Order: sequence, then C-alpha cells, then structure tokens
Amino acid sequence: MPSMEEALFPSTPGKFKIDRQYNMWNRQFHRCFASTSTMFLWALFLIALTASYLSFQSFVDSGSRYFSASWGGIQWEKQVRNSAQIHRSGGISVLVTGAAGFVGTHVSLALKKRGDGVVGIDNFNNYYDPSLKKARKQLLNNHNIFIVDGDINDFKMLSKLFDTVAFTHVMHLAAQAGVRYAMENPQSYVHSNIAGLVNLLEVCKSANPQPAVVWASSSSVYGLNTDVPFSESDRTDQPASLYAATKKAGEEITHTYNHIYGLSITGLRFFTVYGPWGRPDMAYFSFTRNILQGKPITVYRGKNRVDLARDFTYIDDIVKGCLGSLDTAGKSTGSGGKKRGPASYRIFNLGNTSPVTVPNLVNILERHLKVKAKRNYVDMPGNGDVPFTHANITLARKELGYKPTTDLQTGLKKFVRWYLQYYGYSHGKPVN
Ligand SMILES: O=C(O)[C@H]1O[C@H](OP(=O)(O)OP(=O)(O)OC[C@H]2O[C@@H](n3ccc(=O)[nH]c3=O)[C@H](O)[C@@H]2O)[C@H](O)[C@@H](O)[C@H]1O
Repeated sequence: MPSMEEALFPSTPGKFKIDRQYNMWNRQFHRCFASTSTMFLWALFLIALTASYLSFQSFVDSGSRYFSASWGGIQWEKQVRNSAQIHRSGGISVLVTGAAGFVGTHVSLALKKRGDGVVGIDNFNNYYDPSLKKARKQLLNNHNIFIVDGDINDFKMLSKLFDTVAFTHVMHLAAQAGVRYAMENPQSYVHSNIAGLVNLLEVCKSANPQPAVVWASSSSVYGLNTDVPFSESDRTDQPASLYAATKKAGEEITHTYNHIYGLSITGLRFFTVYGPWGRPDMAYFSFTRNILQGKPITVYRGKNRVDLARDFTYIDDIVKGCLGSLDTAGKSTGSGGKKRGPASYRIFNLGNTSPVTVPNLVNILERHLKVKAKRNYVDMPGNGDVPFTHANITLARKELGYKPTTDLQTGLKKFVRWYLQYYGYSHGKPVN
C-alpha cells in the first residue's frame, strides 16, 4: 500500500524533480513558519524576561539605596534625635564633627557623660588606620552617641541634620591633620580645612536658630613666630606648612562669618595633643609602636643640633578647654542667614605651658615601655616643622577657667597603658 506521501506525489521519474522540489519547498515553508513563530515566542519571552529583570533590578537598586544610605530615613532621624536629647537642666545639644577622631571622641564622651546631647559626624577617611576610628565609634555607640557616616562637604546631609535637631552648638573638629603630610597630599587640606569649613559655616549661618561654633585651630599658626611663650596677639602671618596656612585661613574665614552673619565663633589653638585613643601619625604614638617592635625611630634635630621641643598637652586638659569654650560661648545673633547684632569672636591657646624636647619625650617612653629606643638623629628636613611651641594660656585661664593639670610623664603613662591594652601587649610582649 502506498504511503500517503507516495499517493499524493507519485514517484514517476519525470515528475519526481518537481514533486520533490515542491515537497522540499513545502517542508521548508512549514519549518520556516514554525521556526518564525518559535522565534517570535522566544523573542516575546526574552523581552518579558528582560523587562522583569530590569524592573526587579531597579527595585533592588532603589531599595538598597534606601537601606544602605549612610544618612536619611525615619529610623536615622530617630537615632539622631535620641542622641541629641539633653539629660540635664541647662544642657546643650552639640553637633561634633570629626567625632570618631582623637579629640572628637573624648569631647563627645565628656559631653554625654554630663548629660548634654551629642550627635557626631565622621567620614572615616584612611589618613590613618580606619579600624581605630571604627573602634572609637563603637565606644561612642556604647555610650548612646550616634555617629553619622558623612563628610562635612555634604551640604544636604548637614542641612538635614539641622532640620532634624536645633543644635545649640557645633564642636568642629573634623580636619585634615598632620603638619608634614601636607607636602604629600596638599589637596586634602584644602578639601577638609577650607572647603569643608566653609560648607559647615554656610549651613550654620542659615540654621534657625544659629548654633554657636567652637572649632579646632592649631598652635602651628604661630609658624616662624619667635616671641615666647606664644600669645594670641602674636604674629600668625608666617605659617611654615600648608596645614598651618589652612588653619590660619580658617581663623580668617570664621571671622567673616562672625562679621557678616552674627555667628558666635571660638577658635582653639591646640598644642600637640596626646593621650589614649590618640593619632597613630603623631610622634609619641609612632615612636611607641616602633620601640615595641624593635624598629628604629627618627628624631629630628633643629639648626646647630638644637633639640626640637613641643608644648605637649594631655587630652583630658584639652577636653576641659573644649567644654569650657562651649559653656562660655556667646549666642549667635543671626537667624535665617541674617545678622541681628554683633556676636562674639574669640581665639584661645590650649597648651600645657611647659615644653619638652623630643629626645626627652623618647626618654619618658623608654621608661614606661621598659624598652630602649633605637634612635636615629636626623637634621630637621624642610617639611613644615617648627623648632618649638610654647603656649601662653593666660587668656584661656581667665575666660574659660582652663588649667592644665597633667604633665608629660603622667600623661604618657596613661597613654602607654592604653596602648599596651588596645594592641594586646602583656609584659611588653604581644599577646597572640
Ligand atoms: O600643635 C599642633 O597644632 C599640631 O600638633 C601636632 O603636630 P606636631 O607638633 O608636629 O606633632 P608630631 O607630629 O607628633 O611631632 C612632634 C615632634 O616630634 C618630631 N618628630 C616627628 C616625627 C618623627 O618621626 N620624628 C620626630 O622627631 C617633630 O619634628 C615634632 O618636633 C599634630 O600632628 C598636628 O596635627 C597639629 O595639631
């Protein structure tokens, strides 16, 4: 029996070609038609898949933006408000910039301890080991102080903070520190110490009410001044480093905001602050690390082999000076960016009034660490260092009740105890 195909297309040789061709065309047509529709279906499927992927992705993106944003949102505002809450009568609410920094951490803790409201900001940059900054943040969190992960150049973030809390004071400590690093990365000083400062002041001047601003200037503004001890009225127009120049610029910038907008300003010239939770880039800290690791330290010497000296000031004394400044700061007079009357503009030295030479600093460390340092004496390179600092603190004593009580011997003992514990040393040896 012929098959259906054979019946329809008889296999005669003459017709075979035609029939065969027709057959093939027909089959191609069917196959083609079938594959086109399949392709069409596949295309539809792929379009749908892509569309759903994209919409899912944008959902995930917007969701993750919302959830991972370092600031903003209902929960964030709640944390900011809680942290800013005042728990004593006559207390203040303070925005502390650079709160995960050395001085910022200590000032924040002291304010919180006495019942003031504190909210911190820090950008956790990697100028030095950020894990130390994170550890300080943890310490602050343990004391119910909320730290915003943000930069003082972020106008929106700062404005949002002032929309959320009517801060009475700003303790501005965020800065690019370090005298010698300014030759390596000059732009970072302009970014933080100039642009960041102006941005912060812009927000402060527009806030309603305006906060009183207390901020960290530096002993380095005295630069090449040779009158000792350094008094606030001495020359500060001969900076020896870009760091010093940006701090001096900060004093002038804050003056204009005081003059034009009625912001209350207090600038504090810190003298080589040291202590527990300190800055690893500073000499006393890096010397300690190297001495313990058996590595040599470089001790700079001035002209004619004269020892360099610093008016090293212990952190607890500095904290008292900061709190005294906040407590005595006059109110800002402006509102909504308009000045309503003159506001106070003050500058104070916060030093220890008893300079110690760098070799003597090393002697004290050797005694506390019970390890001899391998010293390399090197002529002071022309890198922005000044030969000595020495503070006259008469003004701060009179106006702030500032009275430093910790000498270098005592202060370094406390630092060394903290260092050994924090970095896991026991009897001068690292604990695994
Ligand atoms: O009062 C300030 O306004 C500044 O204080 C601090 O600057 P300085 O007084 O320069 O402190 P720091 O670096 O500890 O050097 C101390 C001494 O050790 C010498 N020094 C340093 C390093 C080294 O390897 N060898 C050395 O001899 C060095 O030559 C110097 O004589 C802050 O860092 C700065 O941010 C700012 O706050």
